[in-house]
Amino acid sequence: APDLWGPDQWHKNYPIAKGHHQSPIEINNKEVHYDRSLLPWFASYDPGAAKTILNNGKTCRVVFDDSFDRSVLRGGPLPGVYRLRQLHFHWGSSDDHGSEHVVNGVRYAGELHLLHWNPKYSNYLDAVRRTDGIAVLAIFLQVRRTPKPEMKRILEEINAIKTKGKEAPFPNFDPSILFPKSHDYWTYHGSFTTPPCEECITWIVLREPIIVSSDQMAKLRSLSKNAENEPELPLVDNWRPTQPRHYRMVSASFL
Ligand SMILES: COc1ccc(C[C@H]2SC(=S)NC2=O)c(OC)c1
Ligand SMILES: [Zn+2]
Repeated sequence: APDLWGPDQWHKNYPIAKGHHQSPIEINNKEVHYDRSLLPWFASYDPGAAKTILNNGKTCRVVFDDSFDRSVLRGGPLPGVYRLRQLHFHWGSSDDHGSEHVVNGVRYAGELHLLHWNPKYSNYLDAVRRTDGIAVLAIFLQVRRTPKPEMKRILEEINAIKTKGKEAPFPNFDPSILFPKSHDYWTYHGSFTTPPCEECITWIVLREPIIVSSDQMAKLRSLSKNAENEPELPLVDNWRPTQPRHYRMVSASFL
């Protein structure tokens, strides 16, 4: 049956969905340009900024206090500091797919997005209307038998936010504990991967995935997109297919 609200229909309400700077994209080694002028990126996150974890029917999201430069991302391709506002995940209906970006044809089981906004703009909603308004640090989730213990904290909360609209306190959490060893990254200019698909994002996609277990991915898939008193609809496959790269350069911070 035609999905009336699927990614191919978004352009009807959000014409920019057919723009030339859309995300996600395929990242292929042959088309990537090594840029030795790219700086390392740094995250300085305050664990006290973490507030709540929420199921919004589309993903599992952790929100942070972004009322001042409390948890920031800087360096890399960024002109200044960007404030951490929230993190969320994308995943599939099985371990062989679920990421939004695809690297040399490889789909990962999932993708973590840490979303930051440029405080040179008065607020987040102003920033989403600017090409340099948002920075997203994207980290792939790869399934192996030896999962990273740091993912446990988030996944333990899943039982408390099973259905759409459920929210639970999520204090004292520093997302940088999830980061892989290597800070190598690709960067390009793109968009939100869901409506309104604004082309406001400087993407920083890490080359090294974080390791999760199949059970941990199953935990994410145990979330429901329906509200508590509605028929159960599993929250899976909340990823957008890759979009045309057009004339965009994807730069690499590594050779
Ligand atoms: C206009 O405000 C928006 C729009 C869409 C999303 C979610 C998208 S954007 C992304 S990157 N990955 C996603 O799933 C927002 O998330 C903060 C905020
Ligand atoms: Zn996302």
